[in-house]
Amino acid sequence: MRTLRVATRRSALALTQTNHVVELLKRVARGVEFELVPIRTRGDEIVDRALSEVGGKGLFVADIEQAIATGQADLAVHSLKDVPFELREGLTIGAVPRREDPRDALVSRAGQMLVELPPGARIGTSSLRRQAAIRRLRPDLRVDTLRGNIDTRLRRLAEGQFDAIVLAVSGLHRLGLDDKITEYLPVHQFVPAVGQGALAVECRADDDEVMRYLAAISDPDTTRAVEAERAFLSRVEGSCQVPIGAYAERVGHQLRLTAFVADPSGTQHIQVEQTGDHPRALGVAVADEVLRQGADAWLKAGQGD
Ligand SMILES: NCc1[nH]cc(CCC(=O)O)c1CC(=O)O
Repeated sequence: MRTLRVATRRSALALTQTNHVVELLKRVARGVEFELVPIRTRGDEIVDRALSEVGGKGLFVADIEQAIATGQADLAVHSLKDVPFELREGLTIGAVPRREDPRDALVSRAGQMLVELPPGARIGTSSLRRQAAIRRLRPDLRVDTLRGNIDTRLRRLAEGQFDAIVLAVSGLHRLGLDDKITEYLPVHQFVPAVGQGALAVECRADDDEVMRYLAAISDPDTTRAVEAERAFLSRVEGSCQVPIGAYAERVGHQLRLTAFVADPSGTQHIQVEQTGDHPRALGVAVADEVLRQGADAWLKAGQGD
């Protein structure tokens, strides 16, 4: 009986996500043993600068991909929003399990909602998308850079460096930190990052056994939704320097895609919502509409959250 090796980053979030997927896999791969292979990635080393400045979120993924490609590991679990469009040659996303809550959360020190924060209050986030969403609703607030893992961010809030911070509901939920959340920010105001709340399980494309187990834990609705979101992102080719988000969900038998793009300074934005049957065609149609409305002037190459 085979033992499957699962590459994982060491952060608490990466470990809970990996363990969650291993539990799903144990139900469909009876008798198979799983062994974690902890890996330190370049993305984990950089905590003092915005990822958009240093080469993007792909830094979290590249070193993990190396481990799978060389056979040091057989699979790995990523936050889907960190996974670049182009995977390493020979690797594939074998599973997209059911998505967690895709929304952003406001965590404020004194329990105020976004509308209740006093003018000039300091908000921590390094995501250009979140900065633009804040600016759209509360241009009077001060937004400052905040990076690091979830614990680090919550600590810096508690220490008083910020009045509030914005992070993904899914990360907090996976760490059992839901009680920290002050406000669940609605998706039409904070359009989530492409793939936010979803996981991607990557493996070698020619590993038939692993591919079979992964197919069995994949969620069709989530897979279709992130296909539309990623098709949108790929078509607009948004750069790290441009605020961008897209969120799709099933509505009856169709898919509804909402996309958001702002200019690099986050002062102007375009938001488009369309419904369709085919995920990729929908993503492309929404991208073309966003570009037609003027986003093409803001965009050049990559992505950023
Ligand atoms: N930006 C980093 C990142 N990558 C994945 C998550 C967790 C959210 C998810 O599962 O999509 C986070 C933290 C955050 O955005 O607050």
